[in-house]
Amino acid sequence: MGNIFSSVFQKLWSTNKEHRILILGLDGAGKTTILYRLHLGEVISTVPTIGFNVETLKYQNLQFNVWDLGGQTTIRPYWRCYYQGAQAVVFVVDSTDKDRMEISASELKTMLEEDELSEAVLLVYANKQDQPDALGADEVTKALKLSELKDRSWTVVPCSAVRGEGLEQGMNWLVEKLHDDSA
Ligand SMILES: Nc1nc2c(ncn2[C@@H]2O[C@H](COP(=O)(O)OP(=O)(O)OP(=O)(O)O)[C@@H](O)[C@H]2O)c(=O)[nH]1
Ligand SMILES: [Mg+2]
Repeated sequence: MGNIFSSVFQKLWSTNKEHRILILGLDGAGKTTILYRLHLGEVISTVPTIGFNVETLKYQNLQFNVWDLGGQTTIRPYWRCYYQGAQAVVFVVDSTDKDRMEISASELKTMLEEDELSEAVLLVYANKQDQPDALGADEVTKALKLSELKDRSWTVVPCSAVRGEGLEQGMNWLVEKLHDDSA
């Protein structure tokens, strides 16, 4: 009886609690554009983020506390200050930025080695798919060496933040994973 009660309570609680999500990736990848596209449903004009933006998003019964951190080289060392308690990392790549795919892969690897993110699920947005020279999801998967990941729930979703395409598909995956984790 106690178990039934506690599992029902846990389910109710899990639908009300806030999930801490980090949006990370190199400068210019489209992180801030994605955050505000999800928050406001529109494309805003952005400037490079120095520090962070944070917004609360409600999506399918879940509440997300979403942190969008600046991606410039000098700011990246500060990403780790935000890792504690994060249940998901949304890693954004500019799929046209082939020259920096290796840097992206290395930043991602370093980040995922941190203990504080050992339980976090990983959603990779392969952004800027509206551009003709964008790498597809398979190519981004390969470039980021995602198949080498162990004990990690991850997916790659191609998207265009300016067109609003693919973002919902990524969020649906996150919702499913976070529900599974808190069930
Ligand atoms: N073509 C295209 N451009 C995009 C897309 N998403 C973002 N951009 C553009 O890419 C540029 C950088 O976008 P931001 O959202 O500021 O990038 P960021 O990742 O937040 O960059 P930092 O704050 O410097 O880390 C802007 O000019 C955006 O309009 C997209 O899906 N397609
Ligand atoms: Mg930004």
